[in-house]
Amino acid sequence: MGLYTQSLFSSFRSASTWFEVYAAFSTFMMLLRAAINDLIPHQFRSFIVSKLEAFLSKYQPNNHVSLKINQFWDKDAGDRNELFDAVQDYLPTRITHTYKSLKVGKLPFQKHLELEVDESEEVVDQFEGTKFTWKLHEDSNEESNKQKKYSFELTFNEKHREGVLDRYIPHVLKTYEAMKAERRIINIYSRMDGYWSESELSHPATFDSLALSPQLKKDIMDDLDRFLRRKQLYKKVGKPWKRGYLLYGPPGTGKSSLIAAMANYLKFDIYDLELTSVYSNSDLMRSMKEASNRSIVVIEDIDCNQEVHPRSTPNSLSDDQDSDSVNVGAKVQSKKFTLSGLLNYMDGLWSSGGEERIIILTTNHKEKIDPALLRPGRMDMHIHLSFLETKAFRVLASNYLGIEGDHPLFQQIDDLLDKIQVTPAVVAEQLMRIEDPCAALEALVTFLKEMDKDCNSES
Ligand SMILES: Nc1ncnc2c1ncn2[C@@H]1O[C@H](COP(=O)(O)OP(=O)(O)OP(=O)(O)O)[C@@H](O)[C@H]1O
Repeated sequence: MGLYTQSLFSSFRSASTWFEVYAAFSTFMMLLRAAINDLIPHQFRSFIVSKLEAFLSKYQPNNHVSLKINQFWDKDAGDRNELFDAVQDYLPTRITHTYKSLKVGKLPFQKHLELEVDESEEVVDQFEGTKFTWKLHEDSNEESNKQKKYSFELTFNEKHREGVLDRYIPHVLKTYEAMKAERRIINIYSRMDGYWSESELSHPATFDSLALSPQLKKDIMDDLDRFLRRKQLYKKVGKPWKRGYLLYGPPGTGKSSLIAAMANYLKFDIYDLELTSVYSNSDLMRSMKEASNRSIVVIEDIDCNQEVHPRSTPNSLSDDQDSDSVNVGAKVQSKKFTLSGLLNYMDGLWSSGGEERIIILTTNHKEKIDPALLRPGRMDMHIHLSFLETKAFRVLASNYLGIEGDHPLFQQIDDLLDKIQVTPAVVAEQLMRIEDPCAALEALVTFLKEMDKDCNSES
């Protein structure tokens, strides 16, 4: 009995000793962790962990597989591998602050810094919780005078084999396409001597910078979005995938600015077609056919062309009257372009080859245009751009003077805008004159009051 009690007592004692040892060890570990956290910087700790991981991975079974993405698909034919280009653009977006070596530059036509993965750098990407490691290699080239060729090596755990081709690579390609669309340069083409001549669209207008009623802006943007989404519907109902907009209103109300905003929003090129430069229906057809998909064909001031006047007006030509003559400089040229030619184009008879086309006609005088041109289906949306309204004025105040929110002079300006008709162009011009926001608004009030007085004295 005595022996039993003694052994029980000693086993209790040994349990409590173990407990004490455990408690002491835990406390020591906590103190050590706190000391490490305090004394060793985070980056140094990550470095040690990564080195340790790399060291241990050598002794783990090698279950990693890799894909090689060459710059050129076929070494000799020289076909460029688009996937290589996609990876090259995609990877810099995945570089974190842990990089050790990066290629950085600023190209003349770009606003931002250009980053490129360097050969010595390994980029680790995470997608759907999986780790993908990328490395750039220079492929050995026996003939040293030939251009250098590169490849990317993608390494991942073999259990993700399927996901790589089904989801990860498509994700890289999709991101690349979106980046390309984002930085796409928009061109404007004008017709010269029977050819389209190209230049970069530098008009900075966007829907944000347009002084239009918020509802009108929303309606236009919704309509554009709907148009882009509906490829299948257009196909199903047998209509060419096109949309026509008529922009009408007094000069200086933002018709050209709206066209630029639409092009910048959709990333579509603009084809600016001067009807005076078109001499026949076949020339019109050729011009339109040469315009690329995803483009906006613009015919400005459509009312200035005799062909599109209502057929009841004395000077107009009927659409079956096929010829006329126009003065071009000193030369008189035979003109065979007709209204029916334009209508045929609008109806998509000639242009059914092109897709995602937008046609915009602008006019300062809607009433002067032949109704045939305005029929639904030809011009899907008629957009009236009018004199400046109070809500639209806020956009100009923000753009030109940096005034966000309210200002004590706004009420006075709103009252004046309700009474008089002034275009956004005229007000924008006034706001440009003075830098100080308060002084600029005061000058605008004086200007609008003058206009109001003139209107009253005239009436
Ligand atoms: N709605 C607007 N929003 C912002 N700025 C505008 C607007 N309307 C006009 N402007 C300003 O006035 C200038 C002239 O406008 P724009 O050329 O777009 O007018 P328009 O209606 O096309 O004129 P026109 O019929 O004479 O060609 C623009 O560069 C822009 O600075």
